[in-house]
Amino acid sequence: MSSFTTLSSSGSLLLPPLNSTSSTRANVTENIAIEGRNLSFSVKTKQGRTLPILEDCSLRIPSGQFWMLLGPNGCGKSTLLKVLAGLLNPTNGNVFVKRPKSYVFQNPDHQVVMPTVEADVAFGLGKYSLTREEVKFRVSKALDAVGMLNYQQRSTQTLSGGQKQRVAIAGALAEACKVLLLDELTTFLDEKDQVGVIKAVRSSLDSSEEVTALWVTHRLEELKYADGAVYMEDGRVVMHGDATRVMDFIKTRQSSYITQINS
Ligand SMILES: Nc1ncnc2c1ncn2[C@@H]1O[C@H](COP(=O)(O)OP(=O)(O)OP(=O)(O)O)[C@@H](O)[C@H]1O
Repeated sequence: MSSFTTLSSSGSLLLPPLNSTSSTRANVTENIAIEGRNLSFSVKTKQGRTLPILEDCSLRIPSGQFWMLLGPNGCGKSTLLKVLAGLLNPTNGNVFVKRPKSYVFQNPDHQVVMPTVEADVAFGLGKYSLTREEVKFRVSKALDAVGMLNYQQRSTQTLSGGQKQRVAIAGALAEACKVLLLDELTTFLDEKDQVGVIKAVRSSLDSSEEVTALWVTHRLEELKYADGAVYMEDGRVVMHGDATRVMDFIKTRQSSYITQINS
């Protein structure tokens, strides 16, 4: 697995500069599913002040990998994900995300809207001219990937939170989305469901090299399921690359805070 981080003189981990010649750029983006370059995002307060939320965030995620976006509460994870999803326009910087892409909401009730599981997963396919058989095939395959094949006829109202999230992910897979942007899906789930949903994403990626997922979380223990990670603090990407290295980095950071507090 590739790692993109280098150590700066200040000790922080930075992205290497990207070559801007068009031929090299084409090679770089070939296997990159998600890329943000120098992204900033700010809002205007009621007093007319500019409030920066993201500052100069850069990240690159290779195709076919499962990455996590971590950081303390309020550091800007959801905002960065929404910028990558195209739901928010960056104030500065550039975004490249392979298409089709899908943003899966934190609260599955915002996304799972149809009466049955089968109808919900098929919902997004309405815009393509597919035969009934093709729709059935895609729905079954997507539900199988998230471990919900036996729930096709179930009423969505009777599903648990974790099952609804899997149905929402299946909807994106059925549309052959190349990129899944998943916003803190485990927030409303118990521990068993949390791991179930993570494993469902993992196995859906493993069954197709084409799908890339970026998963927002603040749970460090979820990193063991990831190929890579992006760590943010105060609206900035502090580090990104191999998941084990990011985990070690965060642990060192946390223990140095604890030492400071105790000294
Ligand atoms: N529209 C907005 N107006 C004002 N402040 C905002 C707006 N959107 C986000 N913020 C602020 O920007 C910061 C980052 O918010 P964001 O939701 O992206 O953080 P997060 O890392 O996802 O947080 P959490 O882990 O708590 O969900 C927070 O301080 C939030 O209050």
